[in-house]
Amino acid sequence: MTFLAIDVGNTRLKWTLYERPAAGARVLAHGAEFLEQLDRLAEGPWAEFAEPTRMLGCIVAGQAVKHRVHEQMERWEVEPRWVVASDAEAGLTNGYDFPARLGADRWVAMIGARHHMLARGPARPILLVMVGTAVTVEAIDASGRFLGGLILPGHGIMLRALESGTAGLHVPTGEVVEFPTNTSDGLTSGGTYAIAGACERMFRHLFLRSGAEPLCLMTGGAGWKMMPSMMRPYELVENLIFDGLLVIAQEREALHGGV
Ligand SMILES: Nc1ncnc2c1ncn2[C@@H]1O[C@H](COP(=O)(O)OP(=O)(O)O)[C@@H](O)[C@H]1O
Ligand SMILES: CC(C)(COP(=O)(O)O)[C@@H](O)C(=O)NCCC(=O)O
Ligand SMILES: [K+]
Repeated sequence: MTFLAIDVGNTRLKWTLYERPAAGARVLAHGAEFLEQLDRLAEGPWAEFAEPTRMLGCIVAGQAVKHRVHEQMERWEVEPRWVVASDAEAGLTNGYDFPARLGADRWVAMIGARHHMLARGPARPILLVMVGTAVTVEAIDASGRFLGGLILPGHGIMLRALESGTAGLHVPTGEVVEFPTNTSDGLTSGGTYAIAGACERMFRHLFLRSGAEPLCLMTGGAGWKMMPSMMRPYELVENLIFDGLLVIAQEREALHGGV
């Protein structure tokens, strides 16, 4: 029983085909496409394997993109299924004012993060930083309750906002340095330290609230760029969204024989 997991963000569609819908399942194939190029999936990489038995995904990219993804799956019988954040699922409870309005990618990544932690040791609070098009900084307590999270612009959006709102900030990408002495380095360092500073702030909020030292995890396509500039040790876990989708699929399969 193969399982296709899909994560559609605001920049790229990422997909992984697993041998079965269960945590730790073997990867059979995987890939990523920028949203502009997703229309070549069906005749490209997805033509190279047999129809998956199950599919589950998360999408935050909007209806038009979702429709295009469905078009790529049309030649298959398998029903496209998309996670919606709820009050509780797979060991996580949702503290959002309106739980379904929480980004599905954030919800799924938090489920992946909690299972990642519990597979390695006792329950602790988790600070989860996800660096994609936007950056989110999530706080989860030791019982698995999502307390709340920050939303910040990612590197690309910060740079484009500064470029379009000023006359003098059209420069190439710079380096992250402590004391920038040119415009490029000033912009690159400013964006990076804005994100690192917000993470540190949330770390303190969570530590104070929970009384225990949070485990710091980082994920998302641009996570590797942030790692060297963080103010404390973080573990970079590339596949938290896919780990979360596997956990959800496994639970749903056990509960009602489908995702
Ligand atoms: N090889 C890469 N291709 C594209 N974007 C990359 C790559 N490596 C890092 N990035 C960065 O990662 C971000 C996209 O990350 P991703 O997790 O795919 O975002 P989203 O989930 O919002 O689509 C881009 O803003 C880009 O700066
Ligand atoms: C915060 C996000 C834009 C992040 O998107 P991404 O960077 O992964 O493309 C997305 O999770 C979203 O649209 N969330 C809905 C609003 C919310 O979570 O409150
Ligand atoms: K994402």
